[in-house]
Amino acid sequence: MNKTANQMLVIFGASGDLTARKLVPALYNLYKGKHLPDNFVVLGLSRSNLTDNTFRKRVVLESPYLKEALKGENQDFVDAFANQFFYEDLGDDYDVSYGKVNTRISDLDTKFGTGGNYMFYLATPPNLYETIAKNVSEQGLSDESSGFRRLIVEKPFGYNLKTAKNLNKGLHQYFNESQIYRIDHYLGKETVQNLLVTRFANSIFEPLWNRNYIQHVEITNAESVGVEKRGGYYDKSGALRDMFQSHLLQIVSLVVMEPPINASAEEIRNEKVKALKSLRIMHDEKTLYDNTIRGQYLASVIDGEKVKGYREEDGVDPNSKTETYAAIKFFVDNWRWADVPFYVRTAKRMPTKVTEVVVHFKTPHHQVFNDVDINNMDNKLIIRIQPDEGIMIKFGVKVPGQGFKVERANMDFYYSSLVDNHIMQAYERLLLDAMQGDATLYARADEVEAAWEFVDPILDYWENNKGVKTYGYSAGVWGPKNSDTLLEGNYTWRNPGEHLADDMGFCVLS
Ligand SMILES: NC(=O)C1=CN([C@@H]2O[C@H](COP(=O)(O)OP(=O)(O)OC[C@H]3O[C@@H](n4cnc5c(N)ncnc54)[C@H](OP(=O)(O)O)[C@@H]3O)[C@@H](O)[C@H]2O)C=CC1
Ligand SMILES: O=C1O[C@H](COP(=O)(O)O)[C@@H](O)[C@H](O)[C@H]1O
Repeated sequence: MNKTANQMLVIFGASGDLTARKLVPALYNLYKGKHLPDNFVVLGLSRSNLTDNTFRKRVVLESPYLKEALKGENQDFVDAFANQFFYEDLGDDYDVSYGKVNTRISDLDTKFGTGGNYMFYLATPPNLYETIAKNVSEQGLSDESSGFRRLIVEKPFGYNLKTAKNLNKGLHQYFNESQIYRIDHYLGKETVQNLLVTRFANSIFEPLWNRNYIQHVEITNAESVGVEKRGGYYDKSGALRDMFQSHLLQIVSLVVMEPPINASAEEIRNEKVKALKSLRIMHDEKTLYDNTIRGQYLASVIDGEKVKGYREEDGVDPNSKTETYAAIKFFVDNWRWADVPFYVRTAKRMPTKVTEVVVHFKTPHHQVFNDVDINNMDNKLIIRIQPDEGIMIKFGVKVPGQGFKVERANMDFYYSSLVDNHIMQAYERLLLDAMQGDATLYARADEVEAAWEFVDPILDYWENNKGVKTYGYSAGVWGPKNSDTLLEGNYTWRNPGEHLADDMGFCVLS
């Protein structure tokens, strides 16, 4: 296990949802697992009028997100955790001199021995990222001569290629790239990391991992929830920005990349960038029309309960065309993947929550057995990212008895079957990595920009071309009726689980 140096975590936007819902529970798990260093403190900063004590109550002692975890715990143990939290009120604005902040950091550092090592976490709206970096740097707090200084940045990393480049350029004025950690929480998921191990720690998959044996690759990210309380944010974002540009293209890069020469952060990220740069960018309208589908969920009834349509959600424009479903077909222009279609979809209000990568292998080029349903018999490797993390191989076996009737069988591995199966939550893993200076699972500036290069033309086409349709789908079904038209031949999307509602049909929203 790597050693974690004594340090201070300074959170900007500490009164917000992310801090309470994700960061503090992740820190608590690290504390419980004895992963935090001996000398560790958290300094929360925001404009809200809080004190050390009210902040502790808010994010630890009375936090709804820790209620379950703290039940039955020894109070001294919980108090010792809570007492590591401190708070400083920034006043009315984030764009002020951080002299007071600097003094508080320095006092806490001296008192608790955090060794001059500081991690600044930006949990604010993204328009403040550069301002905060500037004000931190003006206090000399990005200077690493007396300890490490890291900046953790939350997505979204820009709104399109131009703004992403501006953001990177802006942050680079104050922090070096090696100090910046861009969080993509999908990279913190165990099975996403296992993609690398499956591919590069075994010799049975990699020889087949190319255009000679793979028919197509399908990636599904489905959520059963709608936009919940984030309608205002989501309506300006949509599924392509919210999920596809970040999490899904990260998964694509791990499927597509070449073997790195070693497992260091830079070598892995170099290969990921090459993979992202090899995605064929769609420029002309016909290609964009043929290869992209966007949809939006409609009101429905799921398990006897009425569910709002997207346009009825709080914070959403009643005439919104923002997509809650996005499906994209694309190709990867390199030696390994030439002509292999990739189908990637992400959506809210699907029948179930599931994320998986399905690698479809080609059917044998000569059929020896007559009794085989070719359309349903391709070998598949299914990498289940969530839930029930694991891997499954589907292959043909002989049905016992006379003749050679072939049926499909499964060979599978589930993480839950491991004896020591504590799977760290994504934020837990990523925070620990950043504390230890390991940026392997963080997105580098050029990765983010390469992903936007691919996504930008699709966004532009969807947003600026009046002819582009947004297809409706009833909340609780697997997307618009025509989503299968994207797939070549007789293939259809693999829809794991049951439909929870009837598909009320195909419609085009105006
Ligand atoms: N919540 C989540 O699960 C996820 C969040 N993110 C990203 O993390 C960041 C923080 O998200 P989240 O905690 O959900 O957001 P919240 O709106 O809940 O919190 C944002 C924090 O920033 C401060 N803030 C400063 N200026 C503003 C402003 N103009 N409007 C609103 N808040 C402001 C607020 O504190 P105060 O007013 O006291 O200064 C607040 O504590 C965002 O960039 C978001 O995109 C990314 C992935 C998941
Ligand atoms: O980043 C985001 O991810 C969540 C889905 O994350 P998961 O770990 O629950 O799969 C998504 O709901 C949200 O819209 C998006 O911003």
